[in-house]
Amino acid sequence: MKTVLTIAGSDSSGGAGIQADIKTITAHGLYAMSAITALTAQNTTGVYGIMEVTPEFLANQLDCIFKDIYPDAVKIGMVSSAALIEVIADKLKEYKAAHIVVDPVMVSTSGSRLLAEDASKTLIKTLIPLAQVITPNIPETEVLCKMDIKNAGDMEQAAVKIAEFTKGAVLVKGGHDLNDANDLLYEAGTFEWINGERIENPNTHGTGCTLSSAIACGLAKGDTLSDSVKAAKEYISGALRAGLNLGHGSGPLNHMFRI
Ligand SMILES: Nc1ncnc2c1ncn2[C@@H]1O[C@H](COP(=O)(O)OP(=O)(O)OP(=O)(O)O)[C@@H](O)[C@H]1O
Ligand SMILES: Cc1ncc(COP(=O)(O)O)c(N)n1
Repeated sequence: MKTVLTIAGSDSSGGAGIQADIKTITAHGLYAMSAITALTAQNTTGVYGIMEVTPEFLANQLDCIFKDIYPDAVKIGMVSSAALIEVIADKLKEYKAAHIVVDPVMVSTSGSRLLAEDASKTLIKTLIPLAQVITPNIPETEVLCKMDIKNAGDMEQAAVKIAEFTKGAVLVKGGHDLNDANDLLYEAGTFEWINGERIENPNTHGTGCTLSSAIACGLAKGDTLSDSVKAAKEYISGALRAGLNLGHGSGPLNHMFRI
C-alpha cells in the first residue's frame, strides 16, 4: 500500500486543507497520513479563525509518522508561519523525505491570508528548494516572482524566474480567469502546457489542495512528474464537472470522485 503524508491545515468545512487531501488520497486508493499545522474555523463563505499548532507539536507529529509509516510522497499545504515552515524543512531533511509537493498556500479563495507576511521569505528560502514540484496559482506566482501575470507568456517567464530558487519543477496553475484553466509545467528547462477546459462551476473551494494531493499520489506510485500532473488534471476536471453544491459561498469539490 503506497502512502502519502499531507502536512497542512484543517478546514472545518471539509473542502480544503487536510480534509481535501485525505479524501483525494483515499479516492486514489492510497493511504493518507496527516500532520496538522493549524486549525481553521472556516466555511464556504470565509475563514473566521486560525489556531496554529506549536513548532514542537508539529515536530512531534512528524516524528511519530516518519518513525512508523514512512511516506512514499509528501504534500505540503497551508503553513502559516516561518517557525512552522522551518520545522517542516528540518524534519524533511532529517528523514530524507522524497517526492515532496509544495502547494504554496498564501490566501484562501475567500480572500483570507493563510501565510503570514514575513513567512514568504522563509518559504522561498527553506521549503521550496526541497520540493520536487511547487504548484502556485496565479496570485501566488505573482508574489513569488514579483511580477504581474496577464497571459500565457507571463506564466512562462514567471516559471523560469521561480525555477531560479528551486531545483525542482514549477507548475503555474491557470484558472483565476486568466485562461481556459491551462496549467504550465516547467521542468528541467522545458515547458509543458497541460491544458484544460474551463468548467463553469462556482464551487472551486479546495481545487489547489486537491490537485497537489493528486500529484503526490502519482509520484508515490512511481509515475513521472509529467504523468502525475496530467492524471491530476484529469482528476480535478472530473471533480469540477461532478458539480457538488454545498454551502452559501464557493463550495467544496466532490473529493470522493472515483478515478
Ligand atoms: N473553473 C475551472 N475549470 C476547470 N479547471 C479549473 C477551474 N478553476 C481551477 N481549475 C484548475 O484547478 C486546478 C487548481 O487551480 P486553482 O487556480 O484553483 O488553484 P488554487 O487557487 O491554488 O486552489 P485553492 O482554491 O485550493 O487555493 C488547476 O489545474 C486549474 O487549472
Ligand atoms: C486549511 C486550508 N488550507 C488551504 C486552503 C486554501 O483553499 P482555498 O483557496 O480553496 O480556500 C484553505 N482555505 N484552508
